[in-house]
Amino acid sequence: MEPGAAVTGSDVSADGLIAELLDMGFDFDDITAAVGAIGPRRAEVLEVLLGGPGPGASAGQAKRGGGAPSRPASSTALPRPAGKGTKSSNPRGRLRQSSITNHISSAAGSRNESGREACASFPCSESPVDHTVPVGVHVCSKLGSELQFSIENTRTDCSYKDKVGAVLQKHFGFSSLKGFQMEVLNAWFAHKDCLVLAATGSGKSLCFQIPALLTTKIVVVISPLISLMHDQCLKLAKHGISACFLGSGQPDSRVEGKAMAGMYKIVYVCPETVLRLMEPLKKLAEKPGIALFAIDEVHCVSKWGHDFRPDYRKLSVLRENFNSSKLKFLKHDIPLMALTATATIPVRDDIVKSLKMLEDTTIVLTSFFRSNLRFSVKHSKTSASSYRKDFQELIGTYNASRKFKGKEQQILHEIDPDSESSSCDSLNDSASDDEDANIDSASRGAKNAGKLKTGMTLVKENTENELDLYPGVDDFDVSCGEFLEALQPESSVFPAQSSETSSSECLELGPTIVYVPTRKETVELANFLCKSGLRAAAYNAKMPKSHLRKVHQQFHCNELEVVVATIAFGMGIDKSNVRRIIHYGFPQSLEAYYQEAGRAGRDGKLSDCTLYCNFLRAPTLLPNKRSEEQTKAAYRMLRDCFHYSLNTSTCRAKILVKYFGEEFGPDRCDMCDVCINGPPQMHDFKEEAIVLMNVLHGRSVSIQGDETEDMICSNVSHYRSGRRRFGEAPNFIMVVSHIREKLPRYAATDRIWWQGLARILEGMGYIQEAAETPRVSIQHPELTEEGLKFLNSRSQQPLYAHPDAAMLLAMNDPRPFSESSEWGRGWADPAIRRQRLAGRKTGRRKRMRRSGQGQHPTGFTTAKERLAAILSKKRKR
Ligand SMILES: Nc1ncnc2c1ncn2[C@@H]1O[C@H](COP(=O)(O)OP(=O)(O)OP(=O)(O)O)[C@@H](O)[C@H]1O
Ligand SMILES: [Mg+2]
Repeated sequence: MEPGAAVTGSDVSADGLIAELLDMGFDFDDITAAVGAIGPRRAEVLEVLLGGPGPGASAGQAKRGGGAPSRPASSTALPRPAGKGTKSSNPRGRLRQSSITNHISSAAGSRNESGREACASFPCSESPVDHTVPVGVHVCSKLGSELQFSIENTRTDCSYKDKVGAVLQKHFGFSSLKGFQMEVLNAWFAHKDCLVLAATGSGKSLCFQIPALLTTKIVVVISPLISLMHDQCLKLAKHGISACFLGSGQPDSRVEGKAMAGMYKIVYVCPETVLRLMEPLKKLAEKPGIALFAIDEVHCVSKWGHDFRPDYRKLSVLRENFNSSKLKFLKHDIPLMALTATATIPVRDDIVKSLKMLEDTTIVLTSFFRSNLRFSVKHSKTSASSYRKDFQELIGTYNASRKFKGKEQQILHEIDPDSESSSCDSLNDSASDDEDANIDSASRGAKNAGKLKTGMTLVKENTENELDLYPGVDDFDVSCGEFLEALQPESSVFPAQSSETSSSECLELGPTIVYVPTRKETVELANFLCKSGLRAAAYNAKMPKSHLRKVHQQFHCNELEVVVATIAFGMGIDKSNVRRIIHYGFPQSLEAYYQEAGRAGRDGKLSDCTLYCNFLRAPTLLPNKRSEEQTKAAYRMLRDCFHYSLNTSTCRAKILVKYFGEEFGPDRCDMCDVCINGPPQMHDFKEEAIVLMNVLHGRSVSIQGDETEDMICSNVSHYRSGRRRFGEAPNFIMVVSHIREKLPRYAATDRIWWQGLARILEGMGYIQEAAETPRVSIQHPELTEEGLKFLNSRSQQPLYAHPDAAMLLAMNDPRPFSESSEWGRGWADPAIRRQRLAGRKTGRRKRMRRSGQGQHPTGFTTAKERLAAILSKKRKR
């Protein structure tokens, strides 16, 4: 059979058939025995190899009886087809379990040891169960913000339940489906489109994997990353389910033809490939049929989401083309199943609309609350100078565990002479060059990064203050998945926990992921941790693939204690025992934060999610390429993150789940830092609020509330309530300076504190941002109608509120920005500031005069003169 030819199911030559079946992973001896007994009839041979009846059965048994060669440890016995229960296990249909090295080498176009090109596909383990169940189930809810969900599960079809239970037990080893998984399956049985919103790690994949095992039809899964598809295919192979992925990462050109001929139960594709394969998919829909289209990580559809992929939007073609009015052979529209863990209400609406999902789409919404995640936020400069303080505890924990085990600390990454050099190798080099574990400046970090062995590209790109984008679909072969955990469990650096230490209060030892915003920081922090004795590695998109692969592999095998990564270390990480997720610096959105934090504790055990960030500096890092609309959305998302970090009074879990539109039942998690520490004492902010709002309104007041129009600052005198053109609104810095200047009692107050008050008033709806594109912190405040009403009411009521985290910092340390010098402290006083600024100007002029630099090289002294000269030159031209 020619490579690339589609498999049609007709008879083929014996050699071709043997080659094809070998590629599918069947044992050579079993194949030759079956082909010898039956002849080169593909369908029958396949049936025999898959455990069906026929002459091949005896052939296979005979062969085995004759002493089949022993199989590698990674081989997986084929499960028996349903309903064909025999006591002995299937003797013939052994799979060659794909090893990760096969897949990696195949990705690189290399050959495996047997000389055949490794095939990134995963053969089917059983004949599908033909099952068509009449269904009258209605698990429905309205779309959009009035989301409702009927938990009434009316299905009483025992055989259906039994079949699901049998498949679940047989392939996955689980005793029962989770409630939401059952709801999703019910919707699928009812031929309905379904939007599944369930927490990270809750088991969404099973919702589309089970249907593949209940029918003879194929499940097509659309996924955003090849590494994610790859990871899932490996897991399915492990569970004895045939799957493959298609697209640019697929090294074997024949797989696509086989997939379109229905040879794999589950076919993973990226959106681009779906668009290209519309015609073959229509044929597949006719025979053997498509059970459903699952669109995983469906938040990528929405522009309002945190990880927008334009090609996802084009997936509306699925609903437009695969319906019973377009394809006459269909009895029902092929159901769409869209799944995500992070979709706010606007994102959900956008998904349903963009994908043109049906009116009666079922929405299955589970709680986003993860009861085993302990959230906390800590103030930090998040620079190299604070590493020692912030990571002291983490370093102590890992080092203590090793001491306890009597192991010596070791340098971590052995250099593989054959592989591309990696940053970790170099990190170790740096570590041995310099025994001092302290890194206290960015320049030092850059210097260490400069020692990396990996050549200029890596050095330059990894030391830039650049953000990583979410990985593109071509991000192939870096993910290994949990599959590897099973391969090398003995290599774990984490001591086994005794049952006494695994109480809900005690955090077990397990791997940590530290997310940092920039590539440069991945290298710097990993370097620091390595030097402090931890098994740590850096991970960012610009590092060599071989290094990234190694990090994935070591992480999944529990050889690494800490991975310091950008967002590139992302979707598809389904590792059960991650105990800590640390964000060192602000994430780009709360959606991203929750998804990243959700990689902790997937085994249900207590895990920590800690955000270190600078309360005094609003986050500013935005992705490079963005439209105006995206800039606005990016600032809004950063602002939500900033407010989350500054919150001192509401349970963190509550804020997070509320962000996704969920009303949090218990009101508090009793685990996060806010629940544990309790809120700070409330303050009556009325006096300061009136001062601030009066200035915004264009008048100043004394503390008692008497208006003194003569105190009006000329800069803000024109300012009246109501929306106005950007530029007319006063700058917040100006407003605070004005207050400090005019009211001596506020002369030494900090702007950070006033910004906190502005956030409180904004939250109450009394002030708002006047600029078209609101930044993270309010910059051009203006009064709202509500604010004006409050101001005019001259109410005697106090205005109590909890100070936020930045205000508390400013109150506890009255000079958070001005360092410790007297000189710095003096800047808070407007009189001293004016004096100093005046001194600066005259000093500069004097110096220029003395050195004869009074004139610009062009001969003009002022910028205005220079500009006039340039304009006249242009005019002459
Ligand atoms: N019914 C079940 N009983 C027990 N464990 C389950 C069940 N369903 C799924 N799981 C397990 O839950 C884990 C997470 O599953 P999965 O990867 O599907 O999560 P997910 O919801 O897709 O997460 P993410 O949003 O991060 O992609 C897997 O290890 C899976 O084996
Ligand atoms: Mg998933």
